[in-house]
Amino acid sequence: MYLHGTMEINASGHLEIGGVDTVELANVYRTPLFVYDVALIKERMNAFKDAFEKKQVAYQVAYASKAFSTVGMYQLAHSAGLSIDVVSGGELFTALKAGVPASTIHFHGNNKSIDELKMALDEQIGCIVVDNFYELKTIQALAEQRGQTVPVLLRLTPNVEAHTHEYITTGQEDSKFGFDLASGQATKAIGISLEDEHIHLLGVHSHIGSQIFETDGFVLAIEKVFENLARWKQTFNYEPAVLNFGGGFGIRYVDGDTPLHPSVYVEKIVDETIKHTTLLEMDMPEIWIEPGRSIVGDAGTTLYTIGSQKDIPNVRRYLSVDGGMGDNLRPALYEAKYEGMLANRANDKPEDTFSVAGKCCESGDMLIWDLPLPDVTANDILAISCTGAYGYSMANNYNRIPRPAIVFVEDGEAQLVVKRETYEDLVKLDLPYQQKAVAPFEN
Ligand SMILES: Cc1ncc(COP(=O)(O)O)c(C=O)c1O
Ligand SMILES: N[C@@H](CCCC[NH3+])C(=O)O
Repeated sequence: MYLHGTMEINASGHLEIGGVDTVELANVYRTPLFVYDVALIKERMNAFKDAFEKKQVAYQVAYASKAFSTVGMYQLAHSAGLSIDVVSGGELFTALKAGVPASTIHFHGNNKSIDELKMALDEQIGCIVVDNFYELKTIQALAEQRGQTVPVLLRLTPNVEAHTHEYITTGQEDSKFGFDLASGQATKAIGISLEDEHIHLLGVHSHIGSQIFETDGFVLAIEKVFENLARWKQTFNYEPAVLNFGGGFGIRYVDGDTPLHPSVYVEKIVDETIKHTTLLEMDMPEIWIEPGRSIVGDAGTTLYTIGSQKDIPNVRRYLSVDGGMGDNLRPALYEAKYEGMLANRANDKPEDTFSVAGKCCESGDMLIWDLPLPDVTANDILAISCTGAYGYSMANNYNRIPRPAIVFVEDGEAQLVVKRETYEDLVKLDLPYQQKAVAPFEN
């Protein structure tokens, strides 16, 4: 496993993160356990911000909280000066609960409910990223009823194919997200928004996909956005105050993944924006981005306890852990690849290749297919790295397995930020079935 962030192997031969022995963490908090390297999260947040500061442009870095949404994480992002991107009433509620001011929150989503929109308007949210005509109409009606002006960005579909898994591309024309540029939907939405006194059209938004390792897709998307901005300047005399180019910056999960430093994406996005605004003689807008995975992805490590093993001679050696697709759906959903190591015998040399299975009743519940490890025994602690994004946030209770606890580690100290779910938690919403009295059958 690639050691990164504050990871080290300590004198006891144990994996250490944030100066804390992960074997001790497993003993104290039990497994499965998510461990977050807070220093690495801070480093990433600062890297995005510093890159903008260096370019001396107005900006917002909004943490895309779908990647990992808990009260503690919202507090961490907010205290670092990031805005927050939410995609549901639940994420919005959690951010507010964490003390994040609504004015720094951006609300995304392709099917926001009326209740979610009302909640956002009640809270005077920083901006709503409007996804479609139905939503635009609903916001217009709500804003008029309340005599409120709503700050919005319109989400555009730039028709750019990002080089990533097809389930996590979002910028192509045939997508459920956003107003399509090619067919003129976006132009129509701009016109409607500009005419409505209750809509404050801050600007436009585009997001091309996730886990992207190059800048070409962003360059293309920016080009498309500006082709249209040129027309909207002519037709509507409109210039945006804000351009949001989304998130999607890739991280290293396994060998062969080649992420760029945050500054490379930011510099390219800023340079391209400056180039186009200069050409069009437009005022430089504020640039917003929305990184999720690149802030928390490789800062998260999951600790599991190894249980049963099954050797099929000349075929495969399975080992099973006490978690699986309940706490990490990504291998089953995207064939995502991960690396791992024995946290309690970190210096032992690999002796064989193992396939790491989860404990769900599902053949596809495999976390890693080919992992070189020393000869493992029951109760060894397996660490799987880079599980910080879309792990806990997509966790589920399949097979009624409780979701893990989460600790933040930093400077030699561990802090529990999410408690482990209990069996009682699993049944707390269940209600008993009321058996109806059935009349006896008569001939
Ligand atoms: C609109 C939007 N913004 C931001 C993100 C965050 O993406 P990532 O976690 O890849 O940075 C996503 C997810 O793809 C998204 O859909
Ligand atoms: N959940 C996805 C990414 C979706 C990004 C949000 N639009 C993943 O784990 O990679």
